[in-house]
Parts: sequence; C-alpha cells; structure tokens
Amino acid sequence: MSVATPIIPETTNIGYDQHRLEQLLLTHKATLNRKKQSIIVSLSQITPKIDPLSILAFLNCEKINNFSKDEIYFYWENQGKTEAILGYGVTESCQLNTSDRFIKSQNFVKNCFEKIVKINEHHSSNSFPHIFCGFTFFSETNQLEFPFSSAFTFLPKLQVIKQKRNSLLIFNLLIDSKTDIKKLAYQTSTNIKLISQIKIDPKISNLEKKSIETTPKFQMIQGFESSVASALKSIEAKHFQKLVLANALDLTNSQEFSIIECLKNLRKYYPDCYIFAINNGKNNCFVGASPERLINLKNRQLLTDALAGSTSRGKTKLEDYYLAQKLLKSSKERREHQVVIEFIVQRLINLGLIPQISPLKVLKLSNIQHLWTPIYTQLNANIHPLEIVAKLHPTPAVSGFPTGITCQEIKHYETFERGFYAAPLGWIDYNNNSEFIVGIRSALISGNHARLYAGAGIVEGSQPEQELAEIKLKFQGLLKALSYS
Ligand SMILES: C=C(O[C@H]1C=CC=C(C(=O)O)[C@@H]1O)C(=O)O
Repeated sequence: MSVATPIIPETTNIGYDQHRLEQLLLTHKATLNRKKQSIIVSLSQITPKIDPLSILAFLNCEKINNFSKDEIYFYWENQGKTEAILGYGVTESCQLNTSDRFIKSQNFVKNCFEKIVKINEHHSSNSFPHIFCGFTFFSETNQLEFPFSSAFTFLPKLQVIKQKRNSLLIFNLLIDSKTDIKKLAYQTSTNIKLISQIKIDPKISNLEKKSIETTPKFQMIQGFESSVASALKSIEAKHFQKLVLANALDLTNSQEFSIIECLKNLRKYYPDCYIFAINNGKNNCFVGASPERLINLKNRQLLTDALAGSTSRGKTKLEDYYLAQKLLKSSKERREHQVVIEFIVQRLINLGLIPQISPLKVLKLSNIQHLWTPIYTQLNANIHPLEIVAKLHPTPAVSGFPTGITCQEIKHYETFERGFYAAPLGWIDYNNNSEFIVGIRSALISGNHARLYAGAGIVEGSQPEQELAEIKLKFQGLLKALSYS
C-alpha cells in the first residue's frame, strides 16, 4: 500500500488560522436558539492539487485530531471528467432498513442541507457540501451477509474534491450549545494545515507496495447454468420477458486485501468507469468500477443510461470491430437492451418528463463492450434526485422485466445477498446536483475475504453456458484489480 506523508510546501496559503476560525464559529454559535438547536458550519478551503486517494491512504494509516482510523467513508472517481471526491468521517448520518427508505432519506438530505451555514473563501461552483448515499438492491437486507443498512446516507466531516487546477477541502462542523469552540477551532485549523500539505512520497509509495504472493481460495456459487435453464422455461411460458441473474465468487486470501491498492488498480485498468468505495467504518468496504450511470443531474439537466447487451473485446482491431458489429446486429442482445430503454423512458414520463433518446452506441471498456443508449431530459419541476433514483431503481438492466415479478425470481434463484451489487450509489450536493451509478463490477471486501458479484441478462435465445462465460468475463475486472488475473 502506498503511504502519503505530509511534506511542507514552500508557501502555504491557508485562510483559516485558529484565532480567525474561533471568532467565526463563535459568531455562528451565537445564532443558536430554541428553534435552531444545532447548525452545521461548512467551510471550504482551496489547496494545491492533491489526490483524494492519497488523502484516504494517509488517513487510513495516521490518526489525526477529531478522526479515528476506522471512519466511514465514500470514495468516488470519474477520470473522464477528471473528478475525484472523498467523503471521510460522519457529521450527520441516516441509516435505515425500511421500505420507505428513499422518501425518508430524501427528508434527511433536505433537513441536513437546511442546517448548513456555508462559509466560502472563494466562489467555486464545486464548493458545495455533498451527502453520500448507498442503497442496497432490496429494501430488506440480511446484515449478517451484507453489513450495511439498506439506506446508508451521510454528510461527511471532511470532503476532498479534486478540481482541474487545485483541490478543495470542505469541513462540516456540527455546532450546538455544548460545543467547545476553542477546541474545535484548534482541531480544524490544524487539520486544514496537515491535510493541505499531504503529498505522496514516491519512494515510500514504492517501498510500501505490497505484493500478493499467497495462494488464495476461490469459490463460485454453483448451479448458475441450471437457474438460467429454468428461467428460460419461464420466459418461454411468458411469465416474464427478461431476468438478470447474478452470481458471487468468494476469494479468501491469507493476508488483508488493500483497498487503496485495489482502487489504484481500478483507476488504472478502467479509466472509462466510475470508481467507487463505500466503507462502513468496521473494515467492510464495497468497491468497484461501474460503467453504468443511473442519474447525472446538473443544473436540472438529467442524463441516464440504458446499458445492456455484452460481448468481449477483440484481440485485434479487426476482431474488436467484428465483435461490436455482431453485438449491434444480434436480435437477442438488442431485445435485452430495448427492454431497458422502454422502461427508463416510461418511468421518466411517469415523473412528468419528456425523455430524449440518443442514438444507440457501443461502450468499449478494457475487457468488455456493451450496447449503450444515453437518455436525457430537462427537469421542469423541482424533483428531488432521490425521487428519480427511487423511480428508476432497479432498471431491467439489473433485474429484468417486469421488475416486480423478476425481483421475486431473483430472490428465488440467487442464494446470496445482493447488498449494494447492482444498486444505486452516489451523492447529492447542496444545490441538488447529483450523480448515482449502478453498483455493478463490484466486490465486498472484509479483511482477507472478498466477494465478487456479476450478473447477466437472460432473454429468449440466451444460452446457459454463454451466460456463465459472460459472468466469468465480468468477474475478471475485480480479479485483476485484486491482482489475481
Ligand atoms: C448486471 C450486470 O451488467 C448489466 C449491465 C450491462 C450489461 C449487462 C448484460 O449484458 O447482461 C447487464 O444488463 C453486471 O455486470 O453484473
């Protein structure tokens, strides 16, 4: 694992010294009254460009003021947009296991943002506090098998955003009548200085690089092909049109997996995907590299993806082109894809929106290619991002169609807990801009154990052995990131 060490830069330009911060926080504490018993002061600070992953590596090894080494965190990266965000520690959180989880989380997000007093040293459009969210695939989840609540939502203590030219630190400070402002100002100004100065020392990073030279144990859940064969009979009998069946692969290693190494590999191998990690603060981390965007909402422009239908990459340019053409012309793959488009379009219409469908494309990832149709629309009313997420999840790309019946079938055939696999993971900012992906190409890592997840869409014309081959191909992504391929 690489270790980040603080290196004092020649000039530091830190806006908040302890005294100034103390005055500022005291002024805000004075506004508390019976109606407003607590506030969250959100202060942001521009720093030289720092990689949020380096900060995560640093915080994983070093204990700093006001933070423990086992904090809840959320890491998010989209290299295409040169964007990376880390949310570390918890200022406010909401963890639920109820069927009304989306609506309750929406209320939590609204209340939390209402409590925020934003203090800006500068006026960048990115400098908004984010609330990070993970929703499990099903609203009821066996937490012994998947140790996260079915709605896991939090405002972090610290947020680090990588921007094009610099980085931004945001500290969300909860203040109530009992808060010791002097102590908080001291801790925060010290942390700002320390974190702004973190840089990866390449020598240390190479020295500390762990190599996995152990013999892991692999175990894949059996019976996938017979489940596909049985599902195909139900499709023939017209019980449903499409079913997405997943499988799990368990890996046991003799030493702990390094989340940082895994994220570094994911960013290297899958530059076109969203890289993510959600950690529950108890050594359980859900990581992955997903190509599937559920919603991207910016200034009321909504973008979503229909992504379904797959084939491998070719070994030569010509073979790759041939495979892509075959994918585009395959009636089986087109059927699998079309169901997803129709579902998304209908759900957006139900929200009162007018969806526009982009032309069909092929999305090429390093190990696989997919049929891909971006769908976009303009929001006219004030629709909350979580209302859209609740309407779209699960799409037929991860459940099948009709979704009500197929979710029951998934419970019947799959003997493991899906957890965050194929589920909405993302963030909402103070301005209600938001981005959620679908948690595919993912794994749950707990110490020396990793469970990898992958699924495939079954429609008329599917063949059990080909679907199993597709699942194995999809497992390769995380296997490679964990250095097993
Ligand atoms: C359900 C998964 O992928 C979905 C997204 C793209 C292509 C898919 C397919 O071709 O089956 C799936 O619908 C997964 O990777 O676990």
